[in-house]
Amino acid sequence: MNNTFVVGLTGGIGSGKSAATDLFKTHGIDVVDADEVARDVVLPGTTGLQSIVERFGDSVLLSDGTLDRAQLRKLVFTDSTAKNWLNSLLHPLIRERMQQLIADTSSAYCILSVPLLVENKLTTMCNKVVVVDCSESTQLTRAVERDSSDVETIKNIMDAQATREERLNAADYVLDNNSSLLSLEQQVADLHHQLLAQASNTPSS
Ligand SMILES: CC(C)(COP(=O)(O)OP(=O)(O)OC[C@H]1O[C@@H](n2cnc3c(N)ncnc32)[C@H](O)[C@@H]1O)[C@@H](O)C(=O)NCCC(=O)NCCS
Ligand SMILES: Nc1ncnc2c1ncn2[C@@H]1O[C@H](COP(=O)(O)OP(=O)(O)OP(=O)(O)O)[C@@H](O)[C@H]1O
Repeated sequence: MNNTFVVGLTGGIGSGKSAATDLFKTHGIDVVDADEVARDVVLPGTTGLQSIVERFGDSVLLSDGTLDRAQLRKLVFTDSTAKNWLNSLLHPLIRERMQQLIADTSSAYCILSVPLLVENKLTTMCNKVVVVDCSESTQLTRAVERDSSDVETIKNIMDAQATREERLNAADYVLDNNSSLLSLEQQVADLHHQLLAQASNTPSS
């Protein structure tokens, strides 16, 4: 039986999920990150990578045999059939691996960071849901800068995700990441204490 108190954390591309989870880690909290899991399930030798190569051909591989993620990003976010195919291949694999990793955590609660938490109804895996929120224009600016990506690609990814409103409707707590990283740090410290209290007040099942 798994008694871990799971705090789902989500937000759109570039909203600041990684910035927030890095801060939770400084409080000793274990983090299970769907983006990291998504990388693990397509490492060389996995059935995940094999299926992707069968579908898209060798052009999605780099010369060292690893997945060319930039190439696949371009492919799937300009073709919704390809994106849906990739999602149905990877999401069950990602979900299964996340469940194993949650069971291995040992902190007072764990953070489950998933960009598509609301879209894929993974809120059912969580005791509480935290949304990292900022304006869409800030998301766009930060994501373009971080990924050295073009505006069009990031807009396509944002269009493939839930709206800001849909995510906020699922939130028990909101981290406002419109301003400085210092402000985020203070909000995370405050929320951490609230979540510690919540986790210790929740009876084990
Ligand atoms: C298409 C891929 C190879 C591009 O890789 P890349 O390294 O460029 O991006 P990365 O994985 O770091 O994702 C960056 C961000 O894009 C967004 N994103 C990624 N996949 C998706 C998706 N299928 N739908 C909507 N948004 C997505 C998320 O906000 C994510 O944080 C990769 O994103 C992928 O394998 N996506 C499918 C798996 C998935 O849904 N991952 C999201 C976590 S469940
Ligand atoms: N409050 C902030 N002020 C300035 N820059 C920030 C702030 N929060 C995050 N950033 C920067 O914005 C970029 C996006 O943040 P981050 O990578 O944490 O987003 P994310 O939600 O994890 O994105 P993705 O969905 O793509 O994984 C990063 O370069 C990060 O350093």
